[in-house]
Amino acid sequence: MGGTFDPIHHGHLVAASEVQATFGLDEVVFVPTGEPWQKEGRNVSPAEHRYLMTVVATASNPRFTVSRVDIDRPGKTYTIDTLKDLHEQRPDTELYFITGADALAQILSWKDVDALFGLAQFVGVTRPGYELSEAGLPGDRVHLQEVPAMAISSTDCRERVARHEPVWYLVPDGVVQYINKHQLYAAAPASGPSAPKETRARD
Ligand SMILES: Nc1ncnc2c1ncn2[C@@H]1O[C@H](COP(=O)(O)OP(=O)(O)OP(=O)(O)O)[C@@H](O)[C@H]1O
Ligand SMILES: O=C(O)c1ccc[n+]([C@@H]2O[C@H](COP(=O)([O-])O)[C@@H](O)[C@H]2O)c1
Repeated sequence: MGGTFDPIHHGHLVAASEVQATFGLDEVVFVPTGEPWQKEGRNVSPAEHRYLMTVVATASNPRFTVSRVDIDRPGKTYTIDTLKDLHEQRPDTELYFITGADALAQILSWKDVDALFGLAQFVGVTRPGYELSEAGLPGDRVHLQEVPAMAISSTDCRERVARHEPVWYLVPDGVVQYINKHQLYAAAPASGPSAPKETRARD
């Protein structure tokens, strides 16, 4: 499962767990992006923080691992490279790439999209607010799966932290502690009026 994981949250973890169980996967490899080119212009946290939060979040599940292939490869992150690297490391393994409905809807804009489906099967999972569809995609290589609805996004988690609101239970406890320890997201602008919450409360 690839993602920017800024931060990793329970929506990611539930999706991975459900797909692992349904397809009987030996392992789910979480692959934090290096430079997510379709998120250019956004303030993405340093890869090392995103990698470490992913390690913390997945540590207790024996079937979950984290790969550095995307963060160690210089330049923009393309899934075609991710899959080639994972295939090289595990030549006899059948790969399944897990995406949410929003990412699946964008897949035709990804680099070398036609070659992607030869390297892995894709599992698109439901996500609140997005329609899950395999329209225009090769039906024999794309699977759709309903997972428990988790209306959580990394964007909302970052904005909550910036507003000094809790992210407990949206992200694993260790990730809350990691965010606090490293003061992540604290300087991000709050959504809406630019005044911080304390100021707004006095307005
Ligand atoms: N709540 C969720 N339910 C199902 N899939 C999800 C959920 N959140 C993210 N995903 C999927 O996980 C993958 C990685 O997502 P990503 O790290 O970009 O998180 P995000 O919450 O979408 O982040 P952001 O809000 O910063 O865009 C994508 O395929 C995305 O569709
Ligand atoms: O290959 C591409 O061109 C491409 C374009 C956008 C996203 N992706 C991958 O899709 C996954 C989810 O990306 P994101 O940006 O939603 O976190 C992650 O593994 C990205 O590397 C891949």
